Amino acid sequence: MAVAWSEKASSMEALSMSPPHMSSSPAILSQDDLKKIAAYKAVEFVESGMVLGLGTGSTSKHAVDRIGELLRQGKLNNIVGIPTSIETRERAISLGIPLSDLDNHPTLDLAIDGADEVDPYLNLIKGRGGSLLREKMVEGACKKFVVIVDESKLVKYLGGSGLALPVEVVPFCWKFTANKLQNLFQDSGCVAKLRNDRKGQPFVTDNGNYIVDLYVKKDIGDLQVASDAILRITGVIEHGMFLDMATTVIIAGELGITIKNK
Ligand SMILES: O=C(CO)[C@H](O)[C@H](O)COP(=O)(O)O
Repeated sequence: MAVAWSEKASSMEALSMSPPHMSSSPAILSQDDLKKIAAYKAVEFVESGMVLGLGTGSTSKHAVDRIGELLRQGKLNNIVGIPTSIETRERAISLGIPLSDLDNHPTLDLAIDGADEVDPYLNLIKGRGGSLLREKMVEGACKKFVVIVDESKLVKYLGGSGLALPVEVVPFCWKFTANKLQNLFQDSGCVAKLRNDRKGQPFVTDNGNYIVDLYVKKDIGDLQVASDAILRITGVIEHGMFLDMATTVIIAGELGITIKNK
């Protein structure tokens, strides 16, 4: 379903501006504007009393901020947030969003999160922010999982953007695990690289693990087969393919919002 700019008050609220076609000069929307528009649209699905999965990344940050704002304004009540990272937990606390965890709330009503890639079947790659394990645990426990992206995240096949498929691995002998991963996808020209932080040190996840990024030159074939094969490697904790998990994807683009439902 495509939604034109003019019909969507929430999009305008996200940007505090007129729709592009109504202004005298054409508005140029930044990628962050589009992320914000998608996030605000997703928050329209939130109802008082819900247990909510709070995603991680620059797109879901807008959704978390919006939820905080609506709580402050009294337009939402009795929300319980389940954060998918330490960063999101800290932001939610600063916004006054009441928090809990999966131990206390094993079933969530709704989760909202960004993605790095979305394929035509609504399969995702997530985790370039490094939070894939907690994201998969939380988003796998929700009744509805709404993914928010700008249109640059759409790909023909997972891995198709030229960016990586992240895999969380135990630090112990990570090279051994990285080699096994690279060999698994050698037919797709896979190169496995340890992710480093800004200081050039291994990036450490919230769970104390490393991330091996897999770069492929072509499609890795059957995604479920690939997923099972990755998870069978001892030393692998989880990967960033989110297969058949998204129930809705909200895509913000220059021409408006598109909503795809499973
Ligand atoms: O999976 C994620 C973090 O682990 C993010 O949702 C994903 O990387 C998208 O990030 P952004 O919204 O900043 O583009």
